[in-house]
This record gives sequence, C-alpha cells and structure tokens, in this order.
Amino acid sequence: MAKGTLSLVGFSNESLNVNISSYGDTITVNNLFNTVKQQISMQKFSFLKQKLKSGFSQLPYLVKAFNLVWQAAKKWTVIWAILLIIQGLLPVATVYLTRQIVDSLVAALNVGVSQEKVIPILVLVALMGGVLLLTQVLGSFLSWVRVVQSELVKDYISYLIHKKSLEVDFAFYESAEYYDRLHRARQDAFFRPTALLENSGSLVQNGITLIAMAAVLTQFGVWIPAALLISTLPAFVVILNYSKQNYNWWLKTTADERRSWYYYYLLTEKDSAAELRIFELGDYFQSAYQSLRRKLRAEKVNLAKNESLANLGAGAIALLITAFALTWMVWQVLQKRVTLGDLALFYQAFNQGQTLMRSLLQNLGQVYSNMLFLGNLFEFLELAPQVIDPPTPRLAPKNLNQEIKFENISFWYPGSQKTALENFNLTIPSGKIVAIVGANGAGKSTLLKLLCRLYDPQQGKITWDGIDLRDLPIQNLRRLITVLFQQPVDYNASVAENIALGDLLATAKLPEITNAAEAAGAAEIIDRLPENYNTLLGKLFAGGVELSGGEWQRIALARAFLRQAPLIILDEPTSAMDSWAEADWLERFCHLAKGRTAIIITHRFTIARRADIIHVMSDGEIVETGCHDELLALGCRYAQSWKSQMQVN
Ligand SMILES: Nc1ncnc2c1ncn2[C@@H]1O[C@H](COP(=O)(O)OP(=O)(O)OP(=O)(O)O)[C@@H](O)[C@H]1O
Repeated sequence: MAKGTLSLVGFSNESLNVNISSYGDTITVNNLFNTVKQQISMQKFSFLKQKLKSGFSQLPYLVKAFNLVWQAAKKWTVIWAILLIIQGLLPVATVYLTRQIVDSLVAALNVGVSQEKVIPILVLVALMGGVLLLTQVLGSFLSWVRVVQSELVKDYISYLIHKKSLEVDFAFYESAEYYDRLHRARQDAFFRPTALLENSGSLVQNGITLIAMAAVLTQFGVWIPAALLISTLPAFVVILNYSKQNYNWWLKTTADERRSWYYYYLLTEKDSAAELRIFELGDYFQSAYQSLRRKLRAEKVNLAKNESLANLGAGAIALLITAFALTWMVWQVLQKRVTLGDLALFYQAFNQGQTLMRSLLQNLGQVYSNMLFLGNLFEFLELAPQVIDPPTPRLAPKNLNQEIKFENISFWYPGSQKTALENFNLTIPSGKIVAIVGANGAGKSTLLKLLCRLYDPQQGKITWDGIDLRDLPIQNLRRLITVLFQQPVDYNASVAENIALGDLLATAKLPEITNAAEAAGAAEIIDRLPENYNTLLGKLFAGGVELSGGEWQRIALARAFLRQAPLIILDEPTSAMDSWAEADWLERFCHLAKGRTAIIITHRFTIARRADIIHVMSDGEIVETGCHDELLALGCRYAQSWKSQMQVN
C-alpha cells in the first residue's frame, strides 16, 4: 500500500481541509471544528460539573460541622448569630451618617454657620460616635463569645475523638492508615469547626453589609456594584485554587508529617532516651528529622510563594478597577452631577465594598478549605468497628462451669498473608491452671487476643460453656476475664490507683487493694515506698517514684488480681521477675487461682510444670498436651526444652 502524507491545506472556523497527497484528494472535514468545539465545551462542562460535584460533596460536612458546634455550645451559638447580624448592619449606618454629615456641613457652609444648622450636625456626629462605640463594644463581646464557643467545641471534639478511638477495632491500631487518619482528624480538628462557623458567620455578616453597600452604590450606576464584583473575582479564583492545593499537599504529606513526629518523639521521650545515649543515635535521628522537615518546609514555602504571587496579580487587577471607578466619580463631581457628600459616600462605600467583597470571597474560600479539612474528622468519626455486639445477645454467664473451646479456628491478622492459627482446636476445662508454652511466634498471644475479642477469627468459633463468644455482649464477656498483658501499662498514678484500675466497677477499698498486692507479691515493695499506697508512681509528674521493670510487673499483676473474674489470663507474668521472686509468686498464685480457671502463657518451664495441663504450641498448632510428667515421659519437644532450660539454670 502506498504511503500517504497528510498535510493541512487550510481551515476556517467551520471546516478543516486536509490533503492526503498520495491519493490526490483534498478531503474537507466539514464541521470538524464544530465537533472539536463541542467536545471541548463538553469537557469544560464535565470539568465544571466535576468541580461543582466535588464542592457539593463537601456540603454535608458543613451541616455536620454546624451540628457539631450546635451540640457543643447551643446558647453561645445563638448569641453569636445575633451579634453577627447586628454587626453586619452597623457599617451601613456609618456610611449613611457620613453622607448626612458631609452634606449638612456643605449646606451650612453655603448659607453661613448658625446654631440652628450646627445642632443637627452635632446630633449626627453624636450618632456616628454612638454607632462606632457600639461597633467596638459588640466587637469585643463577639471575640469573647468566640473564645467560649471555640473552647467548648474543642473539648467536645476531643470527647468525640476519644470515644471513637475507644470504639474502633483493636486491629485499627495496627494499621498505618488508621494513624494517618487519626493524625489528620486531630491535627486541625480542634479549630476547624469554629473556624468554619466563624467564616460562615463572617460570610453572612459581610454579605448583609455588602448587599446594603451595593444598594447604596447602585444610585451612581448599576455598573459600579458589577465592577466591585469583577474586581475581586481573580482573588476568589486564587483562594479556591490554593485552598485545594494546600489541602492536597497536606493529604500527600501526612505520612511524612507523622514520621517527623515520630523522630521528634524518639528525640524527646524517656522510652528512647537511654538507647539514644548509649548507641549515640541522637545525631542520626536529629538529621533524619531535619532532612524530612527541610523537604516539607521547601514544599510549603514554594506553595506559599506561588500563592503570594497569584494574590499580587489579583490585587493589581482590583486596584486598576478601583482607580477607574474613582476617576469616573471625580469626573462626576467636576461635572457637578453629584455632591461632595456623594463622593465621600461613594469612596467609603466602594472602598469598604471592595474590602468586604474580598473578605467575603476569602470567607467562601476558607469555608471551602475548612470543609475539606473537616472531611477528615468526619471520616474518622464514621469509622465502623467490625468486632461488635450481637444484635440479640445471649445472657452473659456469671462463671465458667464447664469449659472454653476453640473449635476449628483459623485466623490471620488483617493485612497479613500468613495464618497465625489454622484449624486450631483447644479445650480449657474450668477450674484448672492451663499453661501454654512454645517458641516465639507460635501463636500463644493470639489465643489471648481472640479470647478477649480484640479480634474475631475468620473461621471457627470459641465457646464459653457452649455459648459462642460472638453471641455475648462484648463488655460482659470482658468482665469475665482478667488479663496481665505481656507489656502492661505503667500508669503515672498512685499505687492504690494503679491497682484499683483493675476493676473500676467494684470501687475497690484499701483492704481489697492490699489483698491483691499481697497476692501479686507486691506488698513488700509498696511498704518500702515513701507514702506506701499513696506514693505517686512514674516520673512524668512531680514527686513521682520510679520502679524497676519487675516491680512494675507486680503492680500490674496486683491490678489483674483485683478483678474477681472467673478466668485469669497471664501472658509472661514473671518475665521481669528474678527466680526467687518467681517461686514465691507461683506459690501465691496457685493458692489464689483455686476454684478459678487460669491460662498462663510462658516460656519458663518452672512455671509451666505447676500447671494442671500443659499445651505445647508450634506454628499455630498444639503439638503436645499433658501434665509435666507426662510430657517428660513423652520425650519430645517439651522434654528437650525442659532439659536444655534446666542445664542452663
Ligand atoms: N498484629 C499482628 N499483625 C500481623 N501479624 C502478627 C501480629 N501479631 C502477631 N503476628 C504474627 O502472628 C504469629 C503469632 O504471633 P503471637 O504474638 O501470637 O506469638 P507468640 O507465640 O505469642 O510469640 P511470643 O512468644 O514471641 O510472644 C506470628 O507469626 C506473628 O508474626
């Protein structure tokens, strides 16, 4: 086939002529432009539609934000709205009074100054003074109202964020996405709703003043309010554009921002202070922080520079239009078509109108920007947990009478490819001490998390005396269990409070607290403290006393023991204890656990040997079961590990 060349030989608005030379024909593509134009306008239209759609999609947040502010500060919001309306009308009064004063002065000067003429002028001046004073007074009152309102809103938002943080699944805390969301939700959330309200308020207030000013200006020509509007449009486009750009930048940099916070935390907190010194990691993390900040700062500064330049351009256009309108008005005065009072009124009204228009558009831009940011807060507040109460819960048992059963459980952590437990079966008989031993990563702690319903298994079920755990109200189930976690929390509070936190429902008295401390082997440690049970623990607050790892562990054990739950789960309860303390503790524990069911997850065979039943776990499966002697006789994993631990000891 001959190769053809394609050349453009001419075009008009309506048609395009294309010559395909090898065929010697000139093909006129009639109405091609029309089609292209249509397509462009369609594209423009759909772009505009998209913009409007994305703008409108933020609108529900406006309603939600108002609702949030309303819930937080009803009375103050009403006062605020009334003040705004009054403040919106006051500038118009000022402009009118200015005209009256100038015109009365000109008239008085023309006919000669007399008492008759001066008194009304003085009244007008006094009125003007009154209006200005009222503006000041209302302004001050309004700023106070805003402070009250925003403090109430801040606290209400904290409440909502805390409530949601407690409500979401435990799994959320293990995803970076959750932290990004939380970071975004709380970073600006405290001031955005009030800012949104303030912007909307100013929008209304400025709107009222502007409409009144526009009405005043219309008497000099309809084109003047139109010129006002046009002069500020470029600024509006700049505001909208940069609000979106700033927001997108903020979204994009959340992970980097969080990482910089993390470095900041490592550099300033106690948890990392020792390692940073010993391994000389200070400079390393400081330079990591600085380089991240440099990158973020450069991007932010660049964005701000472009915004300033765009604002400068928009300001220049506004200035040109103002100059034109003023020149026209001066010309009108010279032509004696308007009075000097009119010129004063015009100047004031146009000037104020332009400032108002700019701030009105700025308000609109800020409303838009605040809505974008608030979207994150509302998205966060809408996170729905998966581990929830059943629609028709079963009556929660008071005790464990028969057994807990893991039946064909398969479980993998959200986002993980590897199954932590596969087709897993286990029975925990009531009233027994059951030890679970096994290598790191065998799945021991996972059992604990499933039992407390921090997660639900993907397959199979766990039953409590035959009742599926998912059929019980979560809170009731958790009240049946007391847990000592592998890394318990060291609360910076008094010893008594640290222990009492184990069961707030029981409002524990000192005798119960001391009993729990005795059982955990913590009583002697507490007796040595300066104020015994009233001693403040931790170094976060003045006067606090620091404990060793093992001492903290015993306080946490006491907290777990305080809760009179039928099931006790202990995850590595003696990992921070010396062997003497461990033997002593074990004695007490076996006594305390009598009549209750206990699951002890441990690497220490000295603990495991005291259990009624020992399960050996490996790779998410139970590989051996029996009491200590039976497992030794079996001569497999347990027996080998026992021997090697005994040799080491
Ligand atoms: N939050 C998590 N997300 C993804 N995988 C996890 C998570 N927690 C644990 N795993 C994985 O699940 C498996 C079982 O972990 P688990 O913590 O139950 O082990 P373990 O027997 O308690 O170990 P250790 O004795 O070290 O405490 C491991 O392979 C671990 O890597």
